[in-house]
Amino acid sequence: MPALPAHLDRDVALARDRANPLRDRRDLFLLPEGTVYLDGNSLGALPRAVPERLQETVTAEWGRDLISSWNTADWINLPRRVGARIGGILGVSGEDVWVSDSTSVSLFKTMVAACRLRPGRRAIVLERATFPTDGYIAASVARMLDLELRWCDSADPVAAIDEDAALVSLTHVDFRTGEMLDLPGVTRAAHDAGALVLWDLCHSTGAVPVDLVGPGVDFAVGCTYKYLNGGPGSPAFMYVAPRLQADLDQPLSGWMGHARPFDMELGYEPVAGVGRLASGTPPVLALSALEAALGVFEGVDPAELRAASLSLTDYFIELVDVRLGGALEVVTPREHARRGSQVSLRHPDAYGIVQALLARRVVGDFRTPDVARFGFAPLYVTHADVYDAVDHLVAVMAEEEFRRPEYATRNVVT
Ligand SMILES: Cc1ncc(COP(=O)(O)O)c(C=O)c1O
Ligand SMILES: Nc1c(O)cccc1C(=O)C[C@H](N)C(=O)O
Repeated sequence: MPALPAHLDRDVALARDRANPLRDRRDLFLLPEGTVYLDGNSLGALPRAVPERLQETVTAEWGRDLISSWNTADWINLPRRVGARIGGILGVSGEDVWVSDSTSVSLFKTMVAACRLRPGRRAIVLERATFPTDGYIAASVARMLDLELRWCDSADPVAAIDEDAALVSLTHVDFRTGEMLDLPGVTRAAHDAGALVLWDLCHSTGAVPVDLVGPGVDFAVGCTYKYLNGGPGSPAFMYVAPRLQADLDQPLSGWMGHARPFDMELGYEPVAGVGRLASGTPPVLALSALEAALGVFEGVDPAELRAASLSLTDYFIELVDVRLGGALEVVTPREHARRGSQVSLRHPDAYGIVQALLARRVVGDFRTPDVARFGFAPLYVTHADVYDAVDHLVAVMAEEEFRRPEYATRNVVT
């Protein structure tokens, strides 16, 4: 095997980790010793502060103080409080963010609200390669509001936008390939045609800083269990530009979005601001865990976060190129401006490769039909992790470990 170029050495990786201004953040997480975790783009790691906070919420707030905690622990304002913290990470006012439901439900609420702001227009534009739930929800919204679902190509979404488009709903970073779309450019084109935009930021927030205010983004939704580390099933966030909030008419107008929920009035009068996106009782345990988890972002400079992410993905791509010589195709764009915080490798035996890596305690994931996906959460993944992951990948390929018979049957969740 040819010698590894000196700049790709493990010692150089360690030196880069020591020079990373965010190096101390990894200690804020509870990561299992000896595991290289490259799946934070599916489920973020556990922040140290979460178990203690959950213990407190369950035993003291729920167990001891019981129903008083809606007031004494301010449970009622958790969706707003957590929204304000996420607003800080997104670079928007905390008043414009609400956190209450799953990503899918949040997409439904914002898609319907957006289309109702553009009456008379006939189409929802979204890309063919979208995460399935975005497509399923948009199809239901289209049926409900009697609109057309117009599929576009992520290589040129603008081509599908015209004066008939009510809403352009796109994913900023593609879950399969890690490709990042031109958010300001597409937003401008949509606005020029009089349409509104909704960006799904699931694979961006917490790893890829996004400017929502400059381009005037109308709506954004993103999950909190990936790079925001809120835990399995933690609720998603919804962002609505302030200029649209007063006219916002969302479809699940429950009592928690009422101006005076405890007056128990017959008629619905939405509260001012994003609070009207609320429907029912907020998921208090999940929101408490998420609130504690977000502490790891306190004081993080978005530019440093992006630099750390790009340095990790650059290093991974270069090692794969040099050490695996094209055995796996790098499908993620190499240009920084078109790359999120994951790298996807294509191979016909991608499922077996991911399983064989898992057996070596390198955690990535598989996306059908042939993608092995690796996420680089910049607050806890190191260059040394990257070096070790590729070292294991080289061994898996050399020994053809992916051919083991037990990998012929896929797990339910991949
Ligand atoms: C782009 C994108 N949208 C939506 C979702 C999921 O939605 P939900 O949180 O409702 O499962 C995911 C991942 O699960 C995703 O990657
Ligand atoms: N939300 C997930 C789940 O409930 C189980 C397993 C995986 C997920 C994911 O988040 C998948 C992820 N959005 C993806 O990009 O594929």
